[in-house]
Amino acid sequence: MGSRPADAAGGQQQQQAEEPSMADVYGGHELTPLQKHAAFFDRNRDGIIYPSETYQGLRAIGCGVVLSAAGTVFINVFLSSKTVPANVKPPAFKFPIYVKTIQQGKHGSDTDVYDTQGRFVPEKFEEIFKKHAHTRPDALTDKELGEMLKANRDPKDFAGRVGAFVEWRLLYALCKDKEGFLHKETVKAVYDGSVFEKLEREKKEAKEFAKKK
Ligand code: HEM
Ligand SMILES: [Ca+2]
Repeated sequence: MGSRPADAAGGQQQQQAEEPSMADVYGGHELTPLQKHAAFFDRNRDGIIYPSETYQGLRAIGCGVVLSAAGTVFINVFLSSKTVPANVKPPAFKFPIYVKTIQQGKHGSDTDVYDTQGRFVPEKFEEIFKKHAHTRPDALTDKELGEMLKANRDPKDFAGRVGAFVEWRLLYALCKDKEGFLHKETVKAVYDGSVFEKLEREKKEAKEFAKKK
């Protein structure tokens, strides 16, 4: 009947089952920030984002049916061919996006805050606000965002410009505050994907609140 050390240490033997971390799920490797950004949409955590998952993810963060459907087609068609590893031949019309090789989906006319390996580059992140946050140092207005997108345009890069436009305009629509500011901390949270988790939580809470009313 001897008490175990864990009991002696304050009865913490009833540890709650913790959710597995992303690293556990993705083969024991810590994910890069860009992999985390994409992994939010890998709803069943198997490393591949099928269109149904992109759709569910977009709905979960507050996009409507039409926007989510259009966004899914756009995202999966564009990123599937780029991210499928060279040794894999995916079934036709399934449009899988691979989280592991998501950095291959990088496009031009972006901020370069993600480097070519999908890592976060703090200097580039700071540069966004140094260069374009004129009204207040820690946020972007609608107009300032437009100015940034224009400044980032690479020559003759139609696809990259459209990609950057959609990413940033959608982010702005989802996350701007009442006065139309897109905050620096929100933009920071894009780069590790935590912004999506926050939006999903807020959406769930708003639903619960509406039910109770
Ligand atoms: C509502 C949904 C989404 C929003 C608002 C969003 C927003 C953004 C933003 C603002 C960037 C930064 C671009 C830059 O630094 O200029 C970005 C980059 C990126 N996102 Fe998303 N994203 C979304 C969904 C997705 C999904 C579903 C995927 C793929 C599964 C994805 C893959 C990427 C990739 C590959 C980049 C790197 C682009 C580059 O640096 O060239 N995103 N996203
Ligand atoms: Ca999946």
